[in-house]
Amino acid sequence: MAKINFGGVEEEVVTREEFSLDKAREVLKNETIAVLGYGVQGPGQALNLKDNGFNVIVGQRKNSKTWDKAIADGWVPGEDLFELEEACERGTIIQFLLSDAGQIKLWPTVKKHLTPGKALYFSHGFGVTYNERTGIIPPDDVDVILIAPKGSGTSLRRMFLEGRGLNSSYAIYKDATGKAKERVVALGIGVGSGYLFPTTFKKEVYSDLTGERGTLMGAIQGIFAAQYEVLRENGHTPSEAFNETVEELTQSLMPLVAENGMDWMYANCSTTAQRGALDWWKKFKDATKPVFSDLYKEVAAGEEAQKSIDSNSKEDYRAKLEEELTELRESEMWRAGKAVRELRPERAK
Ligand SMILES: NC(=O)C1=CN([C@@H]2O[C@H](COP(=O)(O)OP(=O)(O)OC[C@H]3O[C@@H](n4cnc5c(N)ncnc54)[C@H](O)[C@@H]3O)[C@@H](O)[C@H]2O)C=CC1
Ligand SMILES: CC(=O)[C@](C)(O)C(=O)O
Ligand SMILES: [Mg+2]
Ligand SMILES: [Mg+2]
Repeated sequence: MAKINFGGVEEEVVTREEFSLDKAREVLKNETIAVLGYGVQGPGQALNLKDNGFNVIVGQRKNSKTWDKAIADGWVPGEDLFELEEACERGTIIQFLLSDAGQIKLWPTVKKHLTPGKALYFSHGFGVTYNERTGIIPPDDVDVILIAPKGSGTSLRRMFLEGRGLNSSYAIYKDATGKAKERVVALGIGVGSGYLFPTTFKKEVYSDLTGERGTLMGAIQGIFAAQYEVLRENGHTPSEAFNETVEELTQSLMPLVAENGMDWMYANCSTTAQRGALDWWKKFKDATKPVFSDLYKEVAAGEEAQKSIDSNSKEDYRAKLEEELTELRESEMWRAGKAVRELRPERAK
């Protein structure tokens, strides 16, 4: 493991240089990796593993949209695409990539096929950390490991195809075989990560749930909506409000942050913008920090996990979700966004 200094704190990171793809193939050469679920992470991880030369099969419910999607992606029924239970039986490493709520329902079936020496793999610390709520308590004689890509399965696949890589965190909950470490690292490299950051199941799920509810998804939409509304209430047009709230951020400024940090993005804006941003960011921090503290507390108490289990276990959860996503899509801000996106010069036919 390489020791890397992150802002003054030394951390260990596994790099692709020390653990090559060839080594990963060697470690897993006798394993059958069964990827259960073909939603968002399933396709990304399964296709990357296959293209990287691993023995991988997909387990998915027959007669479902995602079964058809798997076939369209080149998986062949009876060859490397099976019903969930058959995949559990065939796999020596079971990648449990059903939705976190779906995992609860399938757990009795998966558990039945976790014979000694197999490995149970998650991409989220959810099921195991909140096991009082999920009932997911793995047997003692299997490895329990985690690779959590730091991004959407869609990006994992896209970046792999572009010859890039999405980094992941990894964790070992149970090393039953003495080989959990090499198994998990080999899988991390196999699914397309370049670097692997060590964590625990609990730290992974607490930070992940905070991040997606916070700056990555929840907080950002909240801040966008607040600014957009204030601009509209003061007579600005939808296009102007959207451009100054979202479009300029995603098209011009965030790519600069991604490339070289916030100070560099600031340095590439006007001195007028810099003066204002440097004065105002602390006010926004003070206003939102209490909300983030509440959020973390609710995550740590398991309340957020319970809410997601309850709502995502309902029969009609997809329809309900679609309703809420439609409400976002049909808000004035995001309808304005659609029109603004169409006007990106590179999109002109
Ligand atoms: N979406 C993402 O990009 C990320 C997901 N993760 C984690 O990866 C895991 C998989 O997540 P996603 O790919 O988002 O899942 P998803 O919500 O796309 O669902 C995956 C599959 O589960 C199946 N499924 C759901 N309920 C089921 C049930 N009761 N019985 C049988 N199949 C059922 C669906 O048909 C689908 O094929 C989760 O632990 C998630 O937290 C981690 C990082 C990012
Ligand atoms: C993409 C990702 O890592 C998230 C936002 O945590 C998730 O989809 O759960
Ligand atoms: Mg995440
Ligand atoms: Mg998440």
